[in-house]
Amino acid sequence: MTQAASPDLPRVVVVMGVSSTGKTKVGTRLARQLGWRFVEGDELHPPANIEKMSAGTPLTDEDRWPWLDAIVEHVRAVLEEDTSVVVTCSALRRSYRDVLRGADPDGSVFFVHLHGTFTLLAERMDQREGHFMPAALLQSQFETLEPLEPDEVGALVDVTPPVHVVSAEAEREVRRGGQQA
Ligand SMILES: Nc1ncnc2c1ncn2[C@@H]1O[C@H](COP(=O)(O)OP(=O)(O)OP(=O)(O)O)[C@@H](O)[C@H]1O
Ligand SMILES: O=C(O)[C@H](O)[C@@H](O)[C@H](O)[C@H](O)CO
Repeated sequence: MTQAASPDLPRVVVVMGVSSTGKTKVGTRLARQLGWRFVEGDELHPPANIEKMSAGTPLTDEDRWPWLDAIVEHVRAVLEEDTSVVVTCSALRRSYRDVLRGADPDGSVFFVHLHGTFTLLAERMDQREGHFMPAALLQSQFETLEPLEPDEVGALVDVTPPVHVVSAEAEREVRRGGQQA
């Protein structure tokens, strides 16, 4: 059951971070906690992007623009149903987040940046089964990552603890309004 948008909260939360930080796990849980709709950003990749990543080649900006546009379009359609949205997207660069901020016409987009060490995430990637993303791409994900800048509304959340602790922390940050620096 999804709830109507609340005037005190953002309408869109983007759960971002490099591969294997738990965007899907934490995002689904966070959406449930808030009673919002969940959108899996990976499902909106053009098939060519999935093929490329599966073959071990990092995506380029040109690969990512149509994907980001598809996410924006999808989220906007969901918002029209008068519900708020938690969406997953690596959102590695500032310029990608500038596109994603367009998902809410009122500009109310909050970023939860999940972060963990390379060693921890490589271990989680190795243990994960049935996912298209090879562990070899983790290095390029870290190289591409541009953390949230002070003027971006959002919060950094450590993914070392168990998922339920991470999602509780994410919810606290969303309700608190994040850094809003
Ligand atoms: N806080 C956590 N503690 C322990 N394991 C976790 C945690 N978060 C995620 N995992 C595990 O790490 C793996 C990656 O999680 P998940 O698929 O949610 O990440 P993701 O960021 O969505 O990945 P990708 O971007 O590659 O799709 C999964 O096997 C998941 O069970
Ligand atoms: O921006 C990117 O390089 C990619 O989109 C990846 O981050 C994947 O979407 C995802 O995280 C798969 O594991």
